[in-house]
Amino acid sequence: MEVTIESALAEHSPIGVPRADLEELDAAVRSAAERIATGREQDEHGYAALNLPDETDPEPIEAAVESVTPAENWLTIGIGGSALGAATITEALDGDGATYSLDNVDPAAIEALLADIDLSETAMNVVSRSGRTAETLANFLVVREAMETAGVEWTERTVVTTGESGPLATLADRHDLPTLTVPEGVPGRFSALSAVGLAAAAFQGLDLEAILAGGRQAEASLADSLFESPAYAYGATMYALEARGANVAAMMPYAESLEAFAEWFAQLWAESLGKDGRGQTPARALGATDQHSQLQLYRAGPKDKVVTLVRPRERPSVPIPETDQDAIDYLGGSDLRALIDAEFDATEASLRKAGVPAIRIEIDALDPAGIGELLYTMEAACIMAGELAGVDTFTQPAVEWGKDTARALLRGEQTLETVDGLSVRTGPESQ
Ligand SMILES: O=P(O)(O)OC[C@H]1O[C@H](O)[C@H](O)[C@@H](O)[C@@H]1O
Repeated sequence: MEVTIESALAEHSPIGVPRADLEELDAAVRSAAERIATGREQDEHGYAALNLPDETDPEPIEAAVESVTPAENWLTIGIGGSALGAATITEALDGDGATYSLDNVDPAAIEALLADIDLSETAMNVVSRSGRTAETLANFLVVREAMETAGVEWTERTVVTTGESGPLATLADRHDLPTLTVPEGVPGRFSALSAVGLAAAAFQGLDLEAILAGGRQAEASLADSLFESPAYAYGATMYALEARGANVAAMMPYAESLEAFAEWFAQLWAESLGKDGRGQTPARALGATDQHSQLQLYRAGPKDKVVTLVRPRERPSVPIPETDQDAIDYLGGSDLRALIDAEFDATEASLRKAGVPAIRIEIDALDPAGIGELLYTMEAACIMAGELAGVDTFTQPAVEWGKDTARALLRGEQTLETVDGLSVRTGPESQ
């Protein structure tokens, strides 16, 4: 993997980082790297996530999945960190079997999914670190009932992935369900390389050991200097850019199958670093598609963004057939692979020309090792950025407030104050 920060330097952008500032920042990176290393050694909350590639054992994950399959469909019922890791890994890699993520509680979407799939060919993993998240438990209850109605013995089709205790752990115990553990000290958004992210991959027959080996490769490249570590180069540069006004972090992978990765990154970055009045707002984009929409804003809008461009170095070849039409003859005889790579390079150059900082991340291939390496690198980068900013990277108090309030509203223990005159209706007066 290579992280290239050249286009984020001050010589290319008015909000770019001067090389001298990076040299200076490197002393803080050194202390932060030491803090992270100590946290890992002592398995402290959050830092423990960076030990997952060494500690996750594929065997019990594969055994749990095997005990509720074969099946055609795999539902991951979870939300946020309990869903996005699995979605990222399965979307990025080309495994067997259909996987679905039930994270939202949109009744129309759930109804449509349940009508579409054969429930007798469906297994599920109910994932919640706390075991208390309303969306997850509600979706589980709905799917469980749908299975019962369809005559499917749900207890033979359900794996539970949760913390040591909590309502979900109790339920798993009561029904004797196969259970996987969300490791102690690992916040949901940092749990992709545990059972949380890997059970869906096991269902698809993907090589879990290779995913973890990719994580270990990224782990081996952590160093005390941003100039020696891709993860810390990314985290430190993003931190320095924010200080210079890059308040929006656009994540733009040039690979259709990394769209979920951009979503995973958005949670990681926003929930970990959005604190104490600071933090970059993540924006999700997809190359080359969004060159034809969002790029206009990125190049010509406010100079408050950094764009991260991600691509695999290896891609399959799909030749573009020859054509005798003059205006498009430059395409004939080329390859979609060459085209998307040219678009990637052109976007980076165009951002640089417009003075918009960009960071390039290249992984060797979109294979199990490549995705393991990418996820680990971004997690370590995020922890580094959090250390430098002095925020509490591993908590999410602002999110918890909303969760508690929603629960209280449902139980009827609380009502929200309503403000008249702020809603606009369309349609007849009587509606
Ligand atoms: O795994 P759970 O306890 O169900 O939590 C699922 C998600 O819920 C919350 O909203 C947190 O902000 C997320 O960080 C977490 O990943």
